[in-house]
Amino acid sequence: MPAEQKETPHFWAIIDALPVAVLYKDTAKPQIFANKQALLLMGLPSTESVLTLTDIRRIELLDPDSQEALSLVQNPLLLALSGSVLQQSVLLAPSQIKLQLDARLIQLSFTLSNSVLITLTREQHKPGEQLKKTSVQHTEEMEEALAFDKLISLISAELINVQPEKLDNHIEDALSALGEFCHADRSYVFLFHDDTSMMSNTHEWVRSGVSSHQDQLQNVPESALPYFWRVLQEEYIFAVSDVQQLPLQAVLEKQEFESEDIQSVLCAAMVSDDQLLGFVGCDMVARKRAWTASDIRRLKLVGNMIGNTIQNINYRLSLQQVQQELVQANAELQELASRDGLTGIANRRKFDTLLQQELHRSARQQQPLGLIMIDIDYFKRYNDYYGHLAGDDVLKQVAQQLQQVLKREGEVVARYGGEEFAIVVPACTAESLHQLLDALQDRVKQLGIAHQQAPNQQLTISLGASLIEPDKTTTAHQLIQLADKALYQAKAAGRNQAKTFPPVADGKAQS
Ligand SMILES: Nc1nc2c(ncn2[C@@H]2O[C@H](COP(=O)(O)OP(=O)(O)OP(=O)(O)O)[C@@H](O)[C@H]2O)c(=O)[nH]1
Repeated sequence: MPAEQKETPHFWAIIDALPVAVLYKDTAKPQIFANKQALLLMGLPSTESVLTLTDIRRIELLDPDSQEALSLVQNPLLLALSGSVLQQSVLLAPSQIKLQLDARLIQLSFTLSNSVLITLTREQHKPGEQLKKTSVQHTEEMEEALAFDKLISLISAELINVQPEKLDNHIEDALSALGEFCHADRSYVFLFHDDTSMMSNTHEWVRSGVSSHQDQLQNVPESALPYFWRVLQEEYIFAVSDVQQLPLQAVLEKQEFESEDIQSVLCAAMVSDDQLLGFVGCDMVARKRAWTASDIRRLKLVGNMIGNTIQNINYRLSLQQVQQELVQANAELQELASRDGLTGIANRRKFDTLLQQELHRSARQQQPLGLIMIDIDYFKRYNDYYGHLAGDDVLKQVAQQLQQVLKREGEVVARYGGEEFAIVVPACTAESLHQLLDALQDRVKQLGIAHQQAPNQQLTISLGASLIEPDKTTTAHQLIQLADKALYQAKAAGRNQAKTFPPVADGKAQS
């Protein structure tokens, strides 16, 4: 336990010196204090005056009548520490000492919350004697606590994988359970925003007949409720059983609570991963309420549940965003990887994939598929004469012109390698193939790029095309070989012309 939590209350010396065994707990704090007599009675080390619930659970208690061990839900020490007011006889198992246990809730003027005070007085135990148990309140409270726990565990099970759009409904369910079980008039959630300097009332449940102030409680700055803000951030709990008893420095809070007709208020911070997300709270309007340890436990439970769910959704949303960014980055990368660096048109890798896809599609749909291979004439000479950079520029210009000629869907030009380009022409006919070949050749001619080292002193291209009706057995390699053969023929026939292989009639001349 951290050092600050071990600090004993300032009145502890008095309790410690009492001749009777006493356990003390502030309902808003986890630690339980045991005075010397209590430690002695329970057989605990005299140095460990600060106990935890686990220490208390380890103390074996028996029913003095039946001598049977008391289960956790019957354990009067645990019931008392969670706020039940009771008187009961118990038997300490190891020492067989019979005790009269008397638990009370007290409101000390210097604390905001209630305190539990348990006294343990030794009784004479005569074996076989029928002892009268005078337990009060706890059965009803236990049933209520169990019902609440059941409901909250149901809601929290649903919250584990809740979709963001369903979150509001679940939070409202949890708030109405909280309001009903704590007998409150309002229960609500506030979330912090703008670096925790503002808060807004995001969810609310109100008992019928009680007015809502949710609209006015949006974007409330820290400066509007400074005392509240400080207590919540330091103690994670703000418990006021009577607003009129608020300290002087809480003047703004008192005004605000009075304007909302609040008589008692209880708020618990929602913390997730050490981050203060907001708080969950309950108001009493019609009457005051001395908040019990059970109220605080319920509120903390609901606060933790909602806080963790909100954080979980935030994480999920940011994960989704990262995933989307990754998908986008991946798509951009793929796009980049499929482009030729110099000309910006599709590269050889992309061309291979496209040709394969078109081949399958054409075979499936029994459509003819065309492939055109294009090679710049005397390009070595161009490079040698004008320089490599000028050659690069020509490659870019030619690529652009070729691309502009293509209009039909699915027609794609790629840089096949060096000064060679390839065009896939889906659903191609003899007529459309020849039209395309003419248009491509003309377009490059129209560029009017001078080439002093070419026979006609102009930059020209040679084109070779194949047109086939592929079947399942046709390969990309076969189609390329045919178009390459046509290109070879165009070169051999003097360049600056188009050939098809096998020959495709164009209605004018045949190769
Ligand atoms: N500037 C430049 N030149 C390239 C690039 N890639 C290949 N080349 C050149 O293209 C030329 C191709 O020459 P060849 O295969 O002999 O063909 P050609 O000179 O065009 O002759 P024919 O095709 O028979 O008309 C070579 O000089 C390569 O260096 C490139 O990215 N930029």
